[in-house]
Amino acid sequence: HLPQNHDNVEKTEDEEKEDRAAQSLLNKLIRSNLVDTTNQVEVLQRDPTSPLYSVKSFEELRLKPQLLQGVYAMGFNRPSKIQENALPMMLAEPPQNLIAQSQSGTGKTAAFVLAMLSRVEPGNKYPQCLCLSPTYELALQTGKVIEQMGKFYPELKLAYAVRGNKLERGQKISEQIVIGTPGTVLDWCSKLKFIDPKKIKVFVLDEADVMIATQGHQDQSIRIQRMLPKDCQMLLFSATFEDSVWKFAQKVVPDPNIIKLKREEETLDTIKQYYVLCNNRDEKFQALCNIYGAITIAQAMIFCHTRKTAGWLAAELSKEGHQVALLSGEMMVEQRAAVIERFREGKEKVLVTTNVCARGIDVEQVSVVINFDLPVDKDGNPDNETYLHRIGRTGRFGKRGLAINMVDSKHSMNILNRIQEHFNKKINKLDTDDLDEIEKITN
Ligand SMILES: Nc1ncnc2c1ncn2[C@@H]1O[C@H](COP(=O)(O)OP(=O)(O)OP(=O)(O)O)[C@@H](O)[C@H]1O
Repeated sequence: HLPQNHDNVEKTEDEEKEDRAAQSLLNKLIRSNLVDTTNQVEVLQRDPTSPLYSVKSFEELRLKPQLLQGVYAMGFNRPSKIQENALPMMLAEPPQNLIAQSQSGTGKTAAFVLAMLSRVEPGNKYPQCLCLSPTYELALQTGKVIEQMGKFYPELKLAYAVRGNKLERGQKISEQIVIGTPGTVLDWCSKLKFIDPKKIKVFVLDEADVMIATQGHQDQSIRIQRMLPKDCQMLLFSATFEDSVWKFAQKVVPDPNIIKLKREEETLDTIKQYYVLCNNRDEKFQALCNIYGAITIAQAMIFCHTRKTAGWLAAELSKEGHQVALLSGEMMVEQRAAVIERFREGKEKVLVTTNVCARGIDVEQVSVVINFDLPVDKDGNPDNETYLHRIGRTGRFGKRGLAINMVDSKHSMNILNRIQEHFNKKINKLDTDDLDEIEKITN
């Protein structure tokens, strides 16, 4: 039979890059609280002989009262893991530079917003803090945090340096904080002279890993940085730290302190893994129905290789009376966030999604994950990382989970075998025609 992946055409590099920004935005939109971690923060101080400060409360930071009020109004009780170390460093006198890396949801944005707000002098009507974001949408998200945290500073204003935000020539910006994308910020600082870069006290480069994925952003960011005064505080944040990010970070942030927080390791130890042998898509669907008929599944996520399969499966499951949510690539990020939110709230019991759409998304794991198609990379090799991220659990929240893989050809059996070998974990065969056997898997 024909592989059903004709709508999974290879993505252009630009699309891949847009994806990264979209994934990052999606994670922000669906995140309502901190990611918990048991890992230790690694700190590398510029001056290893200076004492290392860490705070357990926001009071210890001696913030301006309006700012402390802003922090509490956001519902923060104490600094997050990364904030414990990052905040005293960022608020120290004289200002110190910082490069910080930790996964999405660990409190980076809140940390640098706090740093900007504590250095800004709202009485001075010119830009003093400059923050670069990879896209307009991401800039808006950061802007919202600034507005929330700074809400007890009535005179504090925010300007967005993004495409389409046209000012009159010769105008000067009076807003104290500017947040924007590199191209527009560069224009505003140089050609158009809306901003005097020499007056910037804090420079933030957010989402460095997403940033450098876009052509031109790296150069533009460096050119902006070169215009800033020597004593300007430079801060760079990234969710990941591959070599390219690190090289870029060192160009943008001289003499940095460095803070890293490792991602919580995921494991397959508490997961029961099965595979079901089928001959085609219809048999996979039948197997799925049999499983649903035999055991009670509170909520499941089902992953398909293509949009077409995902759409088809969602429709078939609906016909069977399931409440199904569909997450698909053509949806806008905001729509996707809304779908995930509804699923989280339990309004739908099954979430069908494509591999691509779900990649990199930190959805709190549900107890049953079904790989209707196994995850493969664009060369057709097993995508072990995705497999692990999808069904793995972090030790801390080690609830037991169930993963069922649908296998429908020699090729996919081969992929499955390679996944087993990679993790050195056996995936048991499940006969879905045998209801007793299915029932046993929940014991
Ligand atoms: N100290 C804190 N206490 C409680 N909640 C916090 C604290 N710091 C941040 N948060 C909340 O946790 C969530 C994640 O924080 P934040 O956005 O700063 O993380 P991040 O590392 O920048 O992740 P992302 O890049 O996805 O935005 C947000 O909803 C934020 O309001």
